[in-house]
Amino acid sequence: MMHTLFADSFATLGRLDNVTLVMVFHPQYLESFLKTQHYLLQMDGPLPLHYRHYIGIMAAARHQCSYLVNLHVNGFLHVGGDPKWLNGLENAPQKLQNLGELNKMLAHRPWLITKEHIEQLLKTEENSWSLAELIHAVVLLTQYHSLASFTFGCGISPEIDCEGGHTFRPPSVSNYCICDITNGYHGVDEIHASPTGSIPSTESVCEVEALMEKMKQLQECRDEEEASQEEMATRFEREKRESMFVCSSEDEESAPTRDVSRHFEDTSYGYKDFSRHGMHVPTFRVQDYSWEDHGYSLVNRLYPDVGQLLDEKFHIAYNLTYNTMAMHKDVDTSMLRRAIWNYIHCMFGIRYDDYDYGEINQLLDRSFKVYIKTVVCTPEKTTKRMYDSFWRQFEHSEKVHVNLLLVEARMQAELLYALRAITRYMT
Ligand SMILES: CC(C)C[C@H](N)C(=O)O
Repeated sequence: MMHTLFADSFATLGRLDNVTLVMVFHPQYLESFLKTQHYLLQMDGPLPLHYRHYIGIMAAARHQCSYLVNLHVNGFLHVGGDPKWLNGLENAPQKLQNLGELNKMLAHRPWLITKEHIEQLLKTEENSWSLAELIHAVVLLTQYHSLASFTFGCGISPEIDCEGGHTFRPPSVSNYCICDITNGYHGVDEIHASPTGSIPSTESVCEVEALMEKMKQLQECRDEEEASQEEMATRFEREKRESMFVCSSEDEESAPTRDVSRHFEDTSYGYKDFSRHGMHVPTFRVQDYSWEDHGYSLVNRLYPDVGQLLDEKFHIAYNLTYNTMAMHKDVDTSMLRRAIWNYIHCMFGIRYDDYDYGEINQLLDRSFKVYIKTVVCTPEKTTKRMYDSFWRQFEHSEKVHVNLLLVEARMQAELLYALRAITRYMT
């Protein structure tokens, strides 16, 4: 399986990129990921090819993800895109510029997207988007925001032909090779100790066993007491509020400004601003609008097959398990994986009525929450220290597995908000 995956990936991209090399820990997921990516970028679809890469660049630039920006700068030039557009969004056609606002909101505050935003894109006299084009764009934007999370979350380093990668750079792309050190994995900004880094190592030895014990306890008392509806709602609101204040000490430093974003976006608009001011995230109830019942069919109607592909990818990520916990075998980890998924949705204000959010606090400790929140909301701030601080006994592949959950939960959350706004516009 691995062999054909590598071969397919190589045939599509002309290379084996570092994302593929990391994802192959989980071949089943990788296959679905590559299929979706191929469909979105190469197959027949509403948007022209160079637009697709350009939208990928716009999305990745929101998180200053030079790794992905570079990849799609190459892709963009390869399909004949105009190099001038790469000097900044203001050099691209008005139609793409109009997408800038949605890009920002989706990346940082998707709950603010309303049907008026959708209307503005669809109803402008000139340069208007068709519904099908808009869906294509929204899927690309969310896919690349999430992939930026994966890139930083796993500490993926620049490709061999980019700065910070290895030796050579083809002259044709050197002007646009705006790759700098893509993330905090190079040791430079690792000097600042975070409070979570000070847990004595003796504690981490039984970390896994302690976690498994908690899972068992929760499983047992689940059957016993059932909390009231109000109590369940309160637990959700509490977790949502608390998630806003989860941040690492490293958060306080301002991130160095990087070339990539200068070209594309004002960096002032980020998740950070809202969390600082403790802005209220409204609650989005999954019974009212869910991927399965609403989002999926809307996407499929306007951009056939893509709903299907995304649905498959979500399912694989959500259900993937090897029944292991570090060195332990035959463990049912569904409770833990569900807590991770729901925690991410909780940060986006998305609530499942039947879920007891009290479980999250039992299962996810602080350093893990810091990591999750950083990777999902401000991926560019992820550091190796954060990566090392959580789940110390777990395998590297399990941390990549965690990233698959983060990536897909984030993508689905963004999609839910965008698609709900589109549905509201249409009805
Ligand atoms: C993310 C991890 C808790 C996944 C676990 N190793 C499993 O196979 O289910």
